[in-house]
Amino acid sequence: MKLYSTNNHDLRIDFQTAVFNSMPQDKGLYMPVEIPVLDQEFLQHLDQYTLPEIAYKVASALLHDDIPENDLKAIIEDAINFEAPLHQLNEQTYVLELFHGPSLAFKDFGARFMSRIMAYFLKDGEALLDVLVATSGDTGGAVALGFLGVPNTRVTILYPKGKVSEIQELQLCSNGHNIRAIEIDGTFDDCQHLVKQAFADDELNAQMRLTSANSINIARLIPQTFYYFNTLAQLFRVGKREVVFSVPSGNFGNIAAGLLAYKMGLPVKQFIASTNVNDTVPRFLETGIYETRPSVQTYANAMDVGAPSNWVRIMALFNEQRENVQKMVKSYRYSDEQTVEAIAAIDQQYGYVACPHTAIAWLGIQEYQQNNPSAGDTFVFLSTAHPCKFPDIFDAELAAKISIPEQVSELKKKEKIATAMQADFNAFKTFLLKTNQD
Ligand SMILES: Cc1ncc(COP(=O)(O)O)c(C=O)c1O
Ligand SMILES: N[C@@H](CCOP(=O)(O)O)C(=O)O
Repeated sequence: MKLYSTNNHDLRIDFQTAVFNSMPQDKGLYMPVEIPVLDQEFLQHLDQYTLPEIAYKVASALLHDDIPENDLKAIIEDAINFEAPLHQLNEQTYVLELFHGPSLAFKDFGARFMSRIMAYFLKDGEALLDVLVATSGDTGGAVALGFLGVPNTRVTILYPKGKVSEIQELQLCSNGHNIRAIEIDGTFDDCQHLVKQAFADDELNAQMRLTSANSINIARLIPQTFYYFNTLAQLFRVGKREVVFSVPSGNFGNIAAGLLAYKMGLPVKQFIASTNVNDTVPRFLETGIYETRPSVQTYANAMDVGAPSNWVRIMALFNEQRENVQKMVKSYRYSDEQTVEAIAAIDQQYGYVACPHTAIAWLGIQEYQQNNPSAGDTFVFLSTAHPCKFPDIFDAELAAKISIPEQVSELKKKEKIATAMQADFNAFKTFLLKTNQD
């Protein structure tokens, strides 16, 4: 696969280079020069394939020139070794549970695939790979588990102090070995900005081999297409075909993957980008003015993003035309109050406990249905994290209904280890250089 930069359409680099560079020097994002459309026979008969089979078919359409067939199959089988089940709530509505991986969030798809791709490309004797990650809650935990013990790698996770849940924090801060965490006195956007500054810094790049495990890295996006195709496979088996997805969105990596899948032939009717009050994208789609704002803290903390990284990719997929995006993507925003009401409503109507991010995706479906009544549609909202990761959001009655997975009980016995830091690039750079010499 050849990739260009969203800031330089003439650039051509290969997949391995894009994975290790993560971001072009011109500060755009890498995108495939050609997006392959999967064959109709496969797309019409998705129901005949398992998740790993679908994942291989999709990945190989993109990466057949970069990774031999058997190696790619092995990477996928090792990385995607958990389910992405659909849970039916009523005749037309399903929740897609993406939290059955080790970190209990959808990030496991991207992080596990990416860590294995990097390990595959790393050669013996190469310089240590320094993986930088900014997290608003879930990416960090998934990346930590994805890279834990991977030889020749060191992961540095930046997270905003006091703005992630206790379980998310322990997932980031209790790993040791090749994983370390920095607690930034600031917001997620500060963390993301520090990481992007590091990639643009000549001195750091001269002394360290830096890469990103955030969704700016194209290797994070590809595996997130798999579950969209797999959802269609599950729905085809029960005779459903007109599908609307609602995606709880923050950095817009998840929905960017869905839209990449759409360009590859995913038979889907509509996407909904559901956000919290960090509403840069819904405002843009309404007004045409793209204005980032400092992120605001909400109950759906992993979506507290004021400057969504992947929006440029979505614009690139639709030839930079807002009108084209608007046809395929509706976008709505919700307050904390609406989120809490939605969690209660989902429980009352269906006996299902949703995390705040998931509840926002459900709200997007309700609004879309009101605006676009249509009898034949099937609605799928993505559940991006296990509700147990956000215990402070639920009242005692709801909390009692959440089953706590084994790994969470184990996590609570562990100790938090993190370096405290101001949101200051010089402090971050000094830390990286100093610890590089230790
Ligand atoms: C639980 C959860 N839901 C939704 C999101 C938003 O996803 P994206 O940043 O890909 O839009 C995140 C963070 O990425 C998350 O952790
Ligand atoms: N919501 C994310 C923020 C980082 O997003 P990424 O998908 O761009 O890595 C999180 O949970 O950390």
